[in-house]
Amino acid sequence: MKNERLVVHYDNEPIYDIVFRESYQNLIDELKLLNVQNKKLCIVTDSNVEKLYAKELQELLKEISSMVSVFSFQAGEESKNIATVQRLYEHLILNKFDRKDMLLALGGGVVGDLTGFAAATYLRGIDFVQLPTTLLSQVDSSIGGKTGVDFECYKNMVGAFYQPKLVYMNLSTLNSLDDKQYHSGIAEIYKHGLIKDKIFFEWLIQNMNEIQNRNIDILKEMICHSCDIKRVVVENDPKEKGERALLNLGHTVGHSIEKLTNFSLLHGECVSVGIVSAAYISYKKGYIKEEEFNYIKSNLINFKLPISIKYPDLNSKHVLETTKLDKKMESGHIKFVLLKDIGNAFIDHTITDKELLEAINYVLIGDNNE
Ligand SMILES: NC(=O)c1ccc[n+]([C@@H]2O[C@H](COP(=O)([O-])OP(=O)(O)OC[C@H]3O[C@@H](n4cnc5c(N)ncnc54)[C@H](O)[C@@H]3O)[C@@H](O)[C@H]2O)c1
Ligand SMILES: O=C(O)C(=O)C[C@@H](O)[C@H](O)[C@H](O)COP(=O)(O)O
Ligand SMILES: [Zn+2]
Repeated sequence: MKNERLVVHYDNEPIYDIVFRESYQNLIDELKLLNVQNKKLCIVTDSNVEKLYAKELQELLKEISSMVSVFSFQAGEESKNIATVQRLYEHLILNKFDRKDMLLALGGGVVGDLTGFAAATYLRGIDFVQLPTTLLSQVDSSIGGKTGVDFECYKNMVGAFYQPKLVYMNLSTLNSLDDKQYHSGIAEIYKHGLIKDKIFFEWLIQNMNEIQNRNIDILKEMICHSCDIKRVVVENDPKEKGERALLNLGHTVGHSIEKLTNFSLLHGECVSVGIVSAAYISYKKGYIKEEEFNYIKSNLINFKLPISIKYPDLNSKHVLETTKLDKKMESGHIKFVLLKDIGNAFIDHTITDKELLEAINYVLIGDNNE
């Protein structure tokens, strides 16, 4: 691995480190650098990750704090809501957490987004660190400070930009991750290549077998490179005033599908279908060639990701309407990410309902459409 660490800067100031390791051995030293000794620490995690890693972490943290508690909630996107945040606030109040104390988000993107939001809002802000344990959270959600929860299944409707003090990933946690979750993470990596880095995109395809077999050296290279693509984008535009919206490739349609299927598909799977809809419009509008469109689709399939969806009662008009209730609207126009080329995305404000409907129809299988 070329780097064991990346540093995220805002306004040329280093804000937090992203550390890549294969155990939690160095975590205590990293936390000491943040002066957490004798602060109260709360490990926030979900029911699956708690069983796997919370005990080990809690034992380790006793070296620097005598007050380490665990707050755990039912695993799954269904828990990413304000009710779970409220229970976390209650836990913090009962355990007398003050503004100098710290939360540690141990888990996937659900844990990270929710913990970050609680940290941003509890006592108007306490420190938190990200300890991502899924591929998706390691390459994407732990970086950049987008925190939040869903509201009545509308994705990430309530949230804050709030930066962690540290992102520490123990890559060995991926050993317990199942293939479906692993492939979901690949979708965001694929997205990073598509929007910013054609060479990396080709590298992913060339190394597909090693990636599928989770060859550790390839995995490290892939994770580190993907984090670096996201790092550059969020440094340039921390609060999504411009370029950062490129990270939303595939999310316009993706988020609607996620909501309308009641979270029965994984986030990365919905992003994959959403990428196909965006690539379809890019092709139809003459930006990418048909061969490129097919290449994008066939490699999603090779990475075991869906390129279309069949779901009872899901129709394209409904997906379109839901899309307009997401956060992608600007003065009545949908902000849509398209591809000029593989590795070169741009933000378009001119997509018509007709074009979007056609793209949604393209990815919906079945006879639910009028
Ligand atoms: N903030 C951002 O920038 C950003 C970026 C991308 C996605 N997201 C959000 O992230 C969420 C998706 O994250 P996710 O894919 O990590 O889902 P997740 O957090 O639900 O984790 C997926 C599943 O894997 C389990 N798990 C976690 N780590 C494990 C491990 N090491 N071994 C075995 N099982 C493990 C979890 O318990 C869960 O059941 C969505 O809510 C999405 O909106 C946020
Ligand atoms: O970090 C970002 O910016 C992203 O858009 C990354 C996405 O992969 C992620 O799913 C994000 O949560 C979507 O943000 P939203 O603002 O569209 O909800
Ligand atoms: Zn995403």
